[in-house]
Amino acid sequence: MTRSPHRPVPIADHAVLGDGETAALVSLHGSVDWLCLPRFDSPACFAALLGDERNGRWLLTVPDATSVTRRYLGDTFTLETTYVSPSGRARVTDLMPVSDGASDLVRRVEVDEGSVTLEHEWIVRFGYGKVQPWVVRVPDDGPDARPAIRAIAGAEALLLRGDRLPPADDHRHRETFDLAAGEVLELAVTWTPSWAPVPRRLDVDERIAAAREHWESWIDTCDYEGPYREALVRSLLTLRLLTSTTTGGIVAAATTSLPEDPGGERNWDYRYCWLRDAALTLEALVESGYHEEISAWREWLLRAVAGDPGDVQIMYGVDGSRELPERELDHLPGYAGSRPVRVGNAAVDQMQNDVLGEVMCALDMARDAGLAESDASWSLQKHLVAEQLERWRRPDRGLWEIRGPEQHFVHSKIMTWAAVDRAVRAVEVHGLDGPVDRWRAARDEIHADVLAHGYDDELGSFVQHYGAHHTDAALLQMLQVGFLPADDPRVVGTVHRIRDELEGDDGLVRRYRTETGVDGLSGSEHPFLVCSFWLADALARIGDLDESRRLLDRLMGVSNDLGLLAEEYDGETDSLLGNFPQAFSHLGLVRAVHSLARAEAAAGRPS
Ligand SMILES: OC[C@H]1O[C@H](O[C@H]2O[C@H](CO)[C@@H](O)[C@H](O)[C@H]2O)[C@H](O)[C@@H](O)[C@@H]1O
Repeated sequence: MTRSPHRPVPIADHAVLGDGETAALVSLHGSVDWLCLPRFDSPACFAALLGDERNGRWLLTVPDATSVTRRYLGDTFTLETTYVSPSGRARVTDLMPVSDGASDLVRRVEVDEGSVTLEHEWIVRFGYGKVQPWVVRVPDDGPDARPAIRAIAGAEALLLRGDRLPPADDHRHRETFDLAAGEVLELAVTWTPSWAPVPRRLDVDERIAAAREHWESWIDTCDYEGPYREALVRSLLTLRLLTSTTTGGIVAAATTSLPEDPGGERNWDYRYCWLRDAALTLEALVESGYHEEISAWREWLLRAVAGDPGDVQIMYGVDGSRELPERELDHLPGYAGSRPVRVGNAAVDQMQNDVLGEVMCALDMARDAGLAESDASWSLQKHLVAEQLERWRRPDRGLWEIRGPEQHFVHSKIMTWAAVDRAVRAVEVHGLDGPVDRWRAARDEIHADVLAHGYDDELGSFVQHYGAHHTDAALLQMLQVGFLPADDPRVVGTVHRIRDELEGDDGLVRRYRTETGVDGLSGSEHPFLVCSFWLADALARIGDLDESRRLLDRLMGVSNDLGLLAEEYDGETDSLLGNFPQAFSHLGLVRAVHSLARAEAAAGRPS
């Protein structure tokens, strides 16, 4: 099926809902355009985001609205959208109830003034928008025995219940009708395996109250008081939303194939657990007062990487599964025509030598926060360090997962240094056992190697890879891991060089210069938000507090009206790009806010 790309809804116009196992994207005009059930990495049953309504969506809107505003109710993911039309005003409340083993999405319309015209359309297409299900009216349970609509295909079924159900119309269900002040319409969909019995009905009020209790009691643990608190809280909530309650796995984002370069090929599937992204997420959580999360993730990690340390992957499925073969979905035209649409991720087989550094730093932070090592967890870390010492001299694909030839990435070597440094620290500070003399010697050797081959005197900066004459924003992480003191001229020079080389007119930072061809991909990309947050973090650490604050102020203006961030931002069109919402961007925000607050407090500046 070849289709010309339609004008897509801006990525930033979407809100996210979540139940602790998966997430839905709802557009400003009330269309559920993306929903994978029952897990983040399951196939989507509404995939209009990467195509159009023919790929499935659930629309509930006021078509003649003259104004649409929305907010989350308090610190939750319960979305309230208010529509004002010439004839009245209505509120739509959307939420995914906290998972109790089932997967539901609930919508309620309340008319506050006059009457409104509502458009309701339910188009289910299983298998990422491809499979048209068999749709039938079935008798529901309960005393009033109202009917429900059941869409069924292969292994999956979706049930729509409600006060009023739309009639079938050309392989969709839709109707337009009026609702008057005081009237309420409640709708719910529930996913089940197709062989399972018809699921229980939901009490919508109870579910809204339970969601509020769930999210607000979780955010109560946040102990940060200071500048940018509201943005930090929404970022923490988003990181929690991207974490599976059942498995402890943390996904990099809720979507696949939202483009970094609209119309281009840089479209990837992020609905998996990268050890790197997850470890950095945990650091952000621990820094904000969350300690239990790291214990659940450590258990996930132990299960996922169990086996031969040589077989450790850089990413896994939500449940720790290893097979994530990358394939292209030819039936989807892609967001704004950005093809291919990919599911699975070939980066799973790459060697990326930075990953253990991120994992060891997060586990080190957890130990400092009081999480005791079990025999299994420390023994695993020792084996992983031993494996890393076998491979650190080899070139790799680096944290940006390049698809061009492997390189000796300086960031990967620095993170290897950090991995060994944290192992030494575990012995010296926490009294754990290990070959500490060997580790100390290896740590010194890696440090010397990086200084000898990774620093360019002429540039006054560390470089992207051995032999390169350009830099890379990933190097900013050297301040977070303490590779050199923050006031070392080589560090300060690198921060300034990255700013000069990678900052655009929009004041935000790219990962690296794509024109070097290092990534082996065509096209270009836009500022990468985590890199911009890393620069704000680094500026705070080297004492440029005003510049750090200016950059953070700028970055706060980039999030959407609900405080959500995608992976990248295009200043020319003022649009968020890439997968959404993305953990990397949100964890970058949390860490940068903490860094600046710490630096300002140390400098005796009032917040
Ligand atoms: O840019 C090419 C690569 O882009 C993706 O990787 C990026 O996202 C990952 C998840 O957030 C992150 O860990 C990585 O550092 C980023 O570069 C994509 O997943 C890769 O397959 C692709 O090669």
